[in-house]
Amino acid sequence: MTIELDTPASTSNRRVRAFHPIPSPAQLRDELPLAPRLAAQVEADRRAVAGVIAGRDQRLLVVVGPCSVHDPEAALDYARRLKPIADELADQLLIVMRVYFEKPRTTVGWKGLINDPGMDESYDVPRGLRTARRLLLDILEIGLPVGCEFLEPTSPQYIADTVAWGAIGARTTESQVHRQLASGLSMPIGFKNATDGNVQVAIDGALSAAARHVFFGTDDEGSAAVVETVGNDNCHIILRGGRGGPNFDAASVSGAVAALEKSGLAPSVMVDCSHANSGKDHVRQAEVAREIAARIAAGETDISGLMLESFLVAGAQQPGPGPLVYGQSVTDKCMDFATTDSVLHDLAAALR
Ligand SMILES: O=C[C@H](O)[C@H](O)COP(=O)(O)O
Ligand SMILES: C=C(OP(=O)(O)O)C(=O)O
Repeated sequence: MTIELDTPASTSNRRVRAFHPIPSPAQLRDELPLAPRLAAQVEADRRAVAGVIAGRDQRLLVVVGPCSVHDPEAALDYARRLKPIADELADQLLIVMRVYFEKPRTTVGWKGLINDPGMDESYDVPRGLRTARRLLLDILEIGLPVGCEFLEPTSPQYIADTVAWGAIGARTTESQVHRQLASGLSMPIGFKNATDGNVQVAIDGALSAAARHVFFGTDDEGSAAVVETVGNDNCHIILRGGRGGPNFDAASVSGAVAALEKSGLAPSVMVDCSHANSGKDHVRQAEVAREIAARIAAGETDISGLMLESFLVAGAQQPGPGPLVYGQSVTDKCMDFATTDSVLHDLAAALR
């Protein structure tokens, strides 16, 4: 039951309008269980991702998919098209589908399908959580590993059992809350460099996440709890460019590798071809990916992963409840599927 607050005599909650109940993580997982067969698949995919990050597996990890999911049908359609390519190129590329439900905003804006699944400011979070979890299970059934950004400290408990790879974004990479969260997450985690281009904060994030932490959180039943973690030693950094410009050039990548080695971390660098590395221009994004393919073909070995923002239709449109173009991003501009297919083939050829 929603608790509406109207307690002018109290000094607390003066700026809180209401508390809306949501199911507990355990309730949602019971309602939409992860079958043992799919759990084994998730574990195997996590091990494979960890192998690339640790350098035991020479393939390129490629996290590819929409900037954000707003229409589960279109996301499933995308997954069905991506799966045969992932199988075909599996000797060179470890393809993880980007399935992002939580969007960090520079100021304000649509915060993703979990927060507002109707894109109409109705904020039906229980529906958002159910829709997200259902979609993740459906994508696992297709046979693809999934990758998510974790933005809220509580939301991962509802979906993380299905996730093979996770990200902490540029706006939260320096946040202790997110580093603590990563220290307890069960999958490898990539930390983005900050929006100003600072890479050290991502390295610090990976170092912090590798340690044991004790912090405030919630348990599986949704009750407040002190959480104690063991630390996550499968973390890496993601170069996404910054306000000063791109940072996917060979000098920036080798500088990041050297800084990781100095910190005692695996020299594992993923390059995000989107965001400040392409000026959020989807046409440029494909060029960035192809430039990196050419460098790999020429013998550069410092890059262990790539991130691509891609959907069925090129570009982006405004989010909202109204009629939308099917398969087009409602956040950052994405490459279309044909371009994605061709970029993935170029990357695999470069690895060969
Ligand atoms: O990846 C998505 C966006 O770049 C990120 O959420 C920030 O978006 P905004 O600057 O439009 O708020
Ligand atoms: C928000 C994202 O990126 P960044 O944190 O690099 O801005 C993203 O990858 O969706």
